[in-house]
Parts: sequence; structure tokens; C-alpha cells
Amino acid sequence: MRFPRVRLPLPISTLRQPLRRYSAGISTPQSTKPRASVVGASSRFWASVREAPVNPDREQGPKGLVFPSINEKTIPYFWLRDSCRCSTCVNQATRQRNFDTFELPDDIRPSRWTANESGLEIQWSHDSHVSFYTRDFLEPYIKGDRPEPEDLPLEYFGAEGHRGSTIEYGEFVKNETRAVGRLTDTIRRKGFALVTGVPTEPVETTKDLLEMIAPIRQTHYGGFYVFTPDLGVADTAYTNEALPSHEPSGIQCFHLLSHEGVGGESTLVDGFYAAQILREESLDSFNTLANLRLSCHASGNEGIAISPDKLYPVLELDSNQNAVHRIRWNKSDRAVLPLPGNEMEWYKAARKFDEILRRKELVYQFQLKPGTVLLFDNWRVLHGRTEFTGKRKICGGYLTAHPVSRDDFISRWRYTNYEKREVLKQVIGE
Ligand SMILES: C[N+](C)(C)CCCC[C@H](N)C(=O)O
Ligand SMILES: O=C(O)CCC(=O)C(=O)O
Ligand SMILES: [Fe+2]
Repeated sequence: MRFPRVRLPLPISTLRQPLRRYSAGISTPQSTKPRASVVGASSRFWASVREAPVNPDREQGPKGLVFPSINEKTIPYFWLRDSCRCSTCVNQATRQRNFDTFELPDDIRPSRWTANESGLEIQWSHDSHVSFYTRDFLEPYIKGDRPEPEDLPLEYFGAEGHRGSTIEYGEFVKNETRAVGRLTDTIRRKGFALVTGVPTEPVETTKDLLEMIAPIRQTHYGGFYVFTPDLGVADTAYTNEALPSHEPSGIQCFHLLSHEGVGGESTLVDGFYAAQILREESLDSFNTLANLRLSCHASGNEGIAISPDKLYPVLELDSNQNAVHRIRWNKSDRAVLPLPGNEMEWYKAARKFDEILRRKELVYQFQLKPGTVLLFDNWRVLHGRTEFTGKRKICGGYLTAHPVSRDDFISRWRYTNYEKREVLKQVIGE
């Protein structure tokens, strides 16, 4: 099993120590000229590290260290001091910063520094504090590689689904940590995972399985939900009608407990794959769906008026405006489209995307069976189901794997401050 490697600047020590707050910010008079040396630096990284030249226009000393090995990049002294991760500066039990950055003198400087193969040591002139930095810690920042989330290679799926996305329930009983590791990694890389051999009774077994991964999110559908086609909640999910590909939020889970009837096959579509196809076949459409921002809602139930915290495009891109980060697609729950001027382009682009989402080679359609729990990443995978007859019972939940949403709170605020008519006008735009 491969895990994304997350490197910490310094090993987390188990040593507990009392919180020492704001200890580093106390100023003492500064000496002017630091003693500096680069000793025995055979690697390119440390070679010729030097102080940034004095700016002749200002009567100030050097502001940092220059790393000739990485594009002559200057690392400000202030950043170095602020990023000290020693056991005085960082509480080892909580990993929280122990001092107030803004109590540090802004012209902070070393009284001496040394760079060699083991790292960079700086003694600060205002309080004699000594900081130490390894190459492993500094290099990704100097290169501008951090902070970036782990870069996982994604495996797209089509009509065949995935191989190796199934985990036997017994694995969770044998070694929970290992099984949860495999499950979450599978969801991240492949978009969904299946757990087989899960008892349908008591339903708490499914609940416990979900809670091994993350707390189940409380929503207006409940926490851990069990649903049947009885309109118990006013949403098409609680009927026997077909649900075309759509997504709401977070990591979602279904366990079909029973079905006396026919139909009700599940459909999964890899939205990231579909978006890539859209990008290749029509860059204009891709850009339109990545730019026009719109809203959606869940407001069928008395006193509930959920809509997102701001307007989002269907295709939300990552911060480099490159990869698709999240897809928001629900043809039923979409609010009235705004009229920004290019709305007809949006309809054209959305029609194209919808056509891709319905392509046979993209839709993984299968029958959920009692005993098999399906978990999927709603930010990437669109799910649906075909229509069915008879009584069908599913349990599951949303996991708080993504930032906790304020939706329910805002919904409550709406209904306790405005008339229903105004609330619906707000969330649906009608
Ligand atoms: C709570 N439960 C998952 C049963 C239904 C949630 C329905 C939310 C959304 N309209 C959708 O169709 O996905
Ligand atoms: O009934 C199903 O299989 C899926 C229902 C659904 O999409 C949902 O509850 O979010
Ligand atoms: Fe759904």
C-alpha cells in the first residue's frame, strides 16, 4: 500500500511541555554585524549562501539570506524566525506556535549564522534565541513547492468501473487502520470504493464502518440516514423515480439493505474524466462551465433553505486554474440561472457536458446488493440510480471529510429572520 508522503519540518516529539506564550518577542538591543559562515558545504544547496546585499537607498542591513543554488532566492530573516519549529517556539503537544509573530521586531537579524551539511543555524540578535533549519525543511519553500496538497495520480474509470476498488469487511475487523488506509486511499485515487461482506443487520454495523473513517455529518436528512421511497424527506431521492447523475457534498455512502422489486441500479460517472473529455472536445465549453457561477438549493422541507455560501461554477478549478478540483452538477437542484450575458453559451456548454456524462462508455452501472457498501467522492464522482418498483431501503451518510459546512446554520438563520417567500426567492432565485 502506498501512502502520500507528508513530511513534517521536525519530528513530532512526544515530550510535553507547558505553553510558553510570546516568549520570543521580547526585544533586546541588536548587535549590528552578524558573524557568518558557510562551513564544509559540499552540496550545491548550501554552497555560497550569503547575506542579501544591503539596500543602499535605505539605511538598513541585509534582510535575509540568499540561496544561489535556487535562483538566487532571498529568504527573509523575518520568515526564518517566524518559521522556527524548535520546541520552545512550537508547543510539542499541540504543534501550535508558542509566540506572537507580530511581537518580533520587523528588522530582526542574526548575531551569527552557520550553514553546513547538517543545516542552517541562526542565533538571533534581539533575544539570543537559536533556530535550526534542515535542508529538507527549507528547500520546498525556497523552490515555491509548498504549501501544495499531496499530488495523487488519479485513475479515471468508465463503464467497467475499477479493478481493485473492493475491500472485504473482514479486513476492517482484522486491522482497522490498515483497512481504512486502503479504503480512503482508494476513494482518493479512484473516486469510489466498495466494501463487501458487511452485515445488513444491525444497521449500526454500517454506521460504525463509516465512523471508522470520519464523523458522520449531521444534515437536515439526519446523521446516519435510512431512506425508503416514502417522501419521508421532500427530495426525489426518497421516491422511486430515476435520478440522473448528480452530486451533493462530501464523501457519501450507500448500503442497500433490502429491495422487494425491480430496477434501482446505481450509476457512477467519473466527473473528472468527463471534464477532461469536455476540455479536449470543446475548450470553450470547458471554460464556460469553469467561469459562469450559479447557485443550487435544497429547500423542499419545511424550514429548510440550503444554498451554497457563494456562487460556484460547475467546474471549480484548483488554485493554478489547471486541474478540476470539484464538480457541482445537479440538474434538478440547480437554481434559476443568472443572466450574465453569456447564459446561452452556458446552456450550450452544459448540454455538451450532459451529453458526455450520459455516454455509455462513461457510465458505470451496477446493482447494489445487501452486504456491499458503496463509498464515493462527491466532489469528483457523479451518482444516480435508475427508476425502480417496490420498497427499497438504503442506509448511509455523508462524512465530514471536507470542510464543515455552514449550510445548516445559514438555513436556520434564514428561516428565523425572513418570511418563507423571501427565503425561497433567495435560495432558488424564483
Ligand atoms: C439523504 N439522502 C442521501 C438520502 C438524500 C439526499 C438528496 C440530496 C440531493 N438532492 C441528491 O439527490 O443527492
Ligand atoms: O437511491 C439511490 O440509489 C441513490 C439516491 C441518491 O442519490 C441519494 O440519496 O443521494
Ligand atoms: Fe444523491
